[in-house]
Amino acid sequence: MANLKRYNDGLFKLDLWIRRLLTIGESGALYTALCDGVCDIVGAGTAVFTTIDIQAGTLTYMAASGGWNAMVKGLAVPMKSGNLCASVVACGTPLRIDRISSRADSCELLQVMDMDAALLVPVLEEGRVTACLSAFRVGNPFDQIDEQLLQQYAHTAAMVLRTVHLMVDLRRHAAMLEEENDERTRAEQKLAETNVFLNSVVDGVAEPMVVVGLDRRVIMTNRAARDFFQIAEAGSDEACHRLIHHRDTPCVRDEGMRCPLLDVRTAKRPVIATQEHRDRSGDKRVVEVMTSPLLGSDGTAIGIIEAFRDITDRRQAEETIRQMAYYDSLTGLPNRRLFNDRLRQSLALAQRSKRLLAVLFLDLDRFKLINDTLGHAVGDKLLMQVAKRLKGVCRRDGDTVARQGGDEFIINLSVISDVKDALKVAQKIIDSLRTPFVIDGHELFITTSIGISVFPYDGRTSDALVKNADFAMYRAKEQGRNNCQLYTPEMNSKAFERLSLENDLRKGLEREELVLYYQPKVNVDDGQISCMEALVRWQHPTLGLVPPARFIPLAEETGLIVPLGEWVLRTACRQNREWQKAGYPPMQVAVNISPRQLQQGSLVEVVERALSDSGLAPRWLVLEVTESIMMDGTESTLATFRVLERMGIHIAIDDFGTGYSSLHYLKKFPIHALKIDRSFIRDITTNPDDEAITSAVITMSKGLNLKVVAEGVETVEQLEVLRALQCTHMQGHLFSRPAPAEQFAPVFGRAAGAYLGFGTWC
Ligand SMILES: Nc1nc2c(ncn2[C@@H]2O[C@H](COP(=O)(O)O[C@H]3[C@@H](O)[C@H](n4cnc5c(=O)[nH]c(N)nc54)O[C@@H]3COP(=O)(O)O)[C@@H](O)[C@H]2O)c(=O)[nH]1
Repeated sequence: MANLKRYNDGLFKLDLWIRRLLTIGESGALYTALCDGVCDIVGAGTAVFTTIDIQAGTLTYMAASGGWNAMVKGLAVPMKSGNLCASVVACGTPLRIDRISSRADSCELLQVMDMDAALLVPVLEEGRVTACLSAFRVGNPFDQIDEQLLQQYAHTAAMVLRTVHLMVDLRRHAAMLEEENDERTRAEQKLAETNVFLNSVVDGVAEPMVVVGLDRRVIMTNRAARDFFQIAEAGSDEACHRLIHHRDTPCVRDEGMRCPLLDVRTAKRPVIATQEHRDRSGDKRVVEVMTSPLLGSDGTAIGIIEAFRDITDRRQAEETIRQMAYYDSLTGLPNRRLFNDRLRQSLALAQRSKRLLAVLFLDLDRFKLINDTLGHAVGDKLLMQVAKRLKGVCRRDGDTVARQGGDEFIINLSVISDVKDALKVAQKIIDSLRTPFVIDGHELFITTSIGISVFPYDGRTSDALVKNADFAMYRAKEQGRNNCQLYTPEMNSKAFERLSLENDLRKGLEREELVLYYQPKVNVDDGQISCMEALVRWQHPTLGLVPPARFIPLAEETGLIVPLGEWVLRTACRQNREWQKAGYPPMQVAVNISPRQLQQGSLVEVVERALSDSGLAPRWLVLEVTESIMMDGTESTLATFRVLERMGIHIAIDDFGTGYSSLHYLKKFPIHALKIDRSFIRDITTNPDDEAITSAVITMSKGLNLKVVAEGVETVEQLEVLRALQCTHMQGHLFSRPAPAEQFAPVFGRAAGAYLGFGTWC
């Protein structure tokens, strides 16, 4: 009965301990409680829980009850044969020892514990011994009931341990999962932030950007791209040919719209292409696409990045510039530059293929009359219509109809079989102009004179062919206009050159090809520029800068000197006024007047107009005339001079000494200054006669109260001789060569009234 009661009590305690164990969630505390339970259930003095690692051959003391715990916990010992636990492991059954001291296999620990009896039961997991529960006490040995109770406890505790271990594992797992989850959430958050950042960067790019995968799907677009291509979402996953190019099939290489994907895959580097797209309003836009490979982390291409730039405006600007550079703005025809380019190409071709080529030079007859009477607007419209008719006649591929300028057209018939072909075309042109033009209600009749040169007979270069066609055109004019002439070598004579120069000068005046150079007259006493002489130059389109000696005599002969002289007067007065307005020290401007201008009878009005239009006071203008004007001059010349003098204008005699040098005229005419001709100055240092004449002129001028200017002073020695002769005003290369107006501005600014050195003016 007593045993039964002990057994029941033991079971009751066992139940309590198991419940308690179940509340402990941590292994260390669990093992200690497990040992404490052993002591309580079987009335042991101490208990030890040992785990067994069969493979490593070790025993580890996991816990002990009471004060022993601190000593044994964590102690690992080799599982020697004969060790008590080892015996339990070996047989898998409980081991009861009544007198520990009698056992040879009791370990040091048991000896230290100084216990008498021991009871060891295996703890089984899935039939294997994984641990050992040992109870020890002093005195009474353990009996069968103790063994049963401890076995029961070990069995139940094993389940508790498994459960607790599971729970611990689960908790650890859960904690790990939670940690992983947190980490993932953090990574996702970071990714999302990075994405937002990248998207805002990419969206901030003003130019459209599209990322396309190798399968042609659009992976990403920026805001500009969505806006430009009217795409709803950032990464729509739609094929790029649909989304970007609005077509059902992929773009292929041989079409105008090359596929950048293919290009980049082939080239394996960025590729630039030009495409055409339509914008929101349906307008065609020219777009430059820079496509770069998109590489994966392993460096292989996974797609492409396309950056689009709308270059429509740039293209338009380029086209406008091209148009302006190569086309005539009025008629839309190629201009001279483009014509020359094309002619050179045609010539190369004609040379290679040994064929003939013709250049037709056309000048409209009496076009100026229409312009002058009906106005430029009508003249312009007429030129446009003439251009249209010319194009209608010369329709062959390779032929070029160009506007040379003014009322001149030039045609390149790139391939002809016979000279007669060129004559036929010229005749067709003449015929095409027969029908009158109706412009702004006016019925206009116009004819043309055509000159023809043929390669290789009349020239082998474009310049020669154009020049000779031009000569032939003059012959056509001479022949009564409205006809065509083939070039002949005789045309290239002086007479023709003169004729063509005259025509060129006439056009040059209209086209504003004339320019004014200025040469200072210096007062060597105070170093000031007292006057700037205006000297005309002609910027000829092919001959370059033509000096006046080559065209002034011609201009005088033909009467062109009248409009030319007026232009010089007006320009020189305006320039002097501009210098004055700019604050430079005031000085006179001298203009050469030719006899023809005086004979014209309108010089006074022309001068008045030039002065009033420019705002220049008359005293700042000097008119230089040659002695011959006074010799040949009539009373009307004298009257003109008097009026000019009364207006306050100064008159100087140019090239003095080369004519009669008559004192009588000097007294009669209202003259202010004499310019000693440079032929006397040239040898003044070596030729006593020149020095004597110069000296006489200077003395005479002073007697007549005239200012005297020495021309053509080139050396310091000449200057010194002239200075010794009391000549104070000089002009010549020593001070400055004639130069454009703008070159003097810095000199005026610097000198500001004080002339310091020679030859440093420009
Ligand atoms: N009716 C008009 N005649 C004009 C006009 N412009 C110029 N001309 C006359 O043409 C002739 C040649 O002029 P240009 O070639 O300009 O020569 C001038 C000077 O360059 C030259 N000169 C000046 N200093 C020197 C020098 O030290 N040495 C040197 N060898 N030559 C020099 O002299 C010319 C100026 O001459 P001038 O008029 O006699 O002062 C010439 O006769 C011009 O008059 C125009 O608009 N209308």
